[in-house]
Amino acid sequence: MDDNVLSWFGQASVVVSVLAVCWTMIWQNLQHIHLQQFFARNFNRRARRLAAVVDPYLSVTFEEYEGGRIKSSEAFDEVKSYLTTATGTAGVRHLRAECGGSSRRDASAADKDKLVLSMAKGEEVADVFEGATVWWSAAAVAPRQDAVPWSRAARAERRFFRLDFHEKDRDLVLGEYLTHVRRKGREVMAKNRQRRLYTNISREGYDDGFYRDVWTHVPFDHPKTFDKLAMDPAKKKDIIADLDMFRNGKEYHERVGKPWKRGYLLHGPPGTGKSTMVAAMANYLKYDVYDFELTSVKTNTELRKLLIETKSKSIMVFEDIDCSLDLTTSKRKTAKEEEADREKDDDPLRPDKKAAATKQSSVTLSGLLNFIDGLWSACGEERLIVFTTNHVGKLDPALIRTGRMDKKIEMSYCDFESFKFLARMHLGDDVVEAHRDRCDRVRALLEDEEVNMAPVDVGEHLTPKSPDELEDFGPCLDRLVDALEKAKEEATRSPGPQQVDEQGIVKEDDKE
Ligand SMILES: Nc1ncnc2c1ncn2[C@@H]1O[C@H](COP(=O)(O)OP(=O)(O)OP(=O)(O)O)[C@@H](O)[C@H]1O
Ligand SMILES: [Mg+2]
Repeated sequence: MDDNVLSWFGQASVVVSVLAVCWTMIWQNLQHIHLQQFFARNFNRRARRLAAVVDPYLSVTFEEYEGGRIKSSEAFDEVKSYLTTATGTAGVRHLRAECGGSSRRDASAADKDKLVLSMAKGEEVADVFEGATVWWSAAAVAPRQDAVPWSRAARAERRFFRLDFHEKDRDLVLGEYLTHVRRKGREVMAKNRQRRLYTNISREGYDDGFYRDVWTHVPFDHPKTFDKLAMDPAKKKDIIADLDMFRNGKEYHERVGKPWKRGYLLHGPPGTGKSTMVAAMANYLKYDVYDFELTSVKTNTELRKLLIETKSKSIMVFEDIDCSLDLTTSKRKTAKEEEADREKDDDPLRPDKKAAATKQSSVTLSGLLNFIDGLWSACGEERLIVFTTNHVGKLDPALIRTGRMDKKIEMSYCDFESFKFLARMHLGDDVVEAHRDRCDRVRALLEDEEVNMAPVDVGEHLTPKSPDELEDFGPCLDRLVDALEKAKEEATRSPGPQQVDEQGIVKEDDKE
C-alpha cells in the first residue's frame, strides 16, 4: 500500500473515532432525555394496564403516625372510630374491646359498662357506599428484629388501616367516601369522647425520637365546677366570660392572625383554690387536661415533643412553676449557655445521654418561653396554658408578660362572702341564718381582725366529723371560730405581717 492510502485510512479512522465519541454522547443524552421517558411512558403504562387486568384493585393506607412519626395522625383516629360503628364491625370474627363508657359518678350503669369494639389486627371488613364495595383491614408492620436495642423507634410496631377498592370506583372512594368516613369518624369520636387527664410521668417515649406514649392518661372526672368554687362573684363572672370569649374565638384569632391559645397565671397562697380553678375551667370548657411535670422533662427538645403530642381543646397546666424550674431573673442563663444547652439537646448520639437521663431537668427559661409563644406553640389550636404559683414575684417578668400570660388571677384568703359560700356548701343553705351569732363572730375575725385563713382550712373546719354534727352544725362553726381565734393570736405573737418583695423574698420588719 502506498503512503496516500495509509494516510487516508489514518484520517478516516480519526473521523470515525470522533463520530463514535459524538454518537456515544448523543446516545447517552438521548437515553437520558427521551428514551428513558419513552420506555418509562410506554413500558410502565403497559405494565400498569397489565396489572390492572390482573389485579384491578387499588389501596390507601392510613398510618398511625405522620410527619416522620412526630405526630399521631388524625385521619388514622377518624378511620379507627369509623370502624367502631356497626358497619365497621359487621361480620368481623375477632374484635378488640376498649373501655369507652363514661366514668362519671352520675352516668347510668349502661353508660359506665359500655365497651367500644373495633376489629382486631389481621381482620377485614367490607363496607358498601353508593353501590361501591370497599374493604378495610387492620394491620401492623412488625418491629425490626435487627433494630438497635436503644432505638425504640425501630423496635415499635407500625399500625395502619388499609382500604382496598376497585379501580372503577376510584373517584367515588377517594372523594365522597373518604370524606364520609372522616366526618362519621369525627362524630363517633365526639360521642365517645371521654375527657382525659394526661401526665408526662412515663418511661415510654423518652428514647431516640420515639414519640409514642409520651403522655399517659386516666379519665378526667374532677367534681369541682365553678358553682362549687368560693371566690369573689364578680371575679368569677369575669373569668367565665373570658373563657366563653376564648372558646368562641376561632374567627377572631384567625382575623387578627393570632394562634388560638390563651395563657392564665393563677397565683396566691397555698390552699386558695388554684388547682381547683383549673379543674373548674376544664369542666366548664369540657377540655382535656395535660399536667406538665417539668421536673420529669429533661431537655427543651423533650418539652417540644410533649407540646407536639397535645391535642386541641385542652388545658396545659404547669403547677407550682416557680418550684419546677430555676426561673428567677438573677439565675437566667446567658445566651451562650442557652446555645450550649440547645446543642446538647439536639444531638441524639450524645455520649452523656445516659447520665442526662438520670440528672435533673435542664429545661431552660428560653425553652419555656419558646414553648409558650414560639413557632411550635402554634401547632394545634384551642388550648389554654395555665401556670400556678405561690410566689408570683419569683417568676421572670418575661414569662408572665401579656401575650404569654394573658390573664392573671389572684386567689386569695377567705373573706366573709367566701365563708358564707363555703358554709352553705358544706352545711346547707340556711346555716348562716340559723347560726347568726357564730357567723357574726366569723365575720368580725375575717373582716375587722383581718385574720388570714385559706379556703382549704375553712372548708376542713366546716366539714362535719361525726353523725351528730350532721344534725347540729354548731360544733363545726365553733371549731372554725376557735381556729380563727388561734390564727389571730399567732399573728399578734409573731413579729407582724410578713412583707414579701417582688422577688418573693420575705423582708425583715424595720426596727426603730
Ligand atoms: N376557693 C375555694 N373554693 C372551694 N374550695 C376550695 C377553694 N380553695 C381551696 N378549696 C378546696 O381546698 C382543697 C385544696 O385546694 P387547691 O389544691 O385548689 O389549692 P391550691 O391553691 O392549688 O394549693 P397549692 O398552692 O398548695 O397547690 C381542694 O380540695 C378544694 O376543694
Ligand atoms: Mg395546687
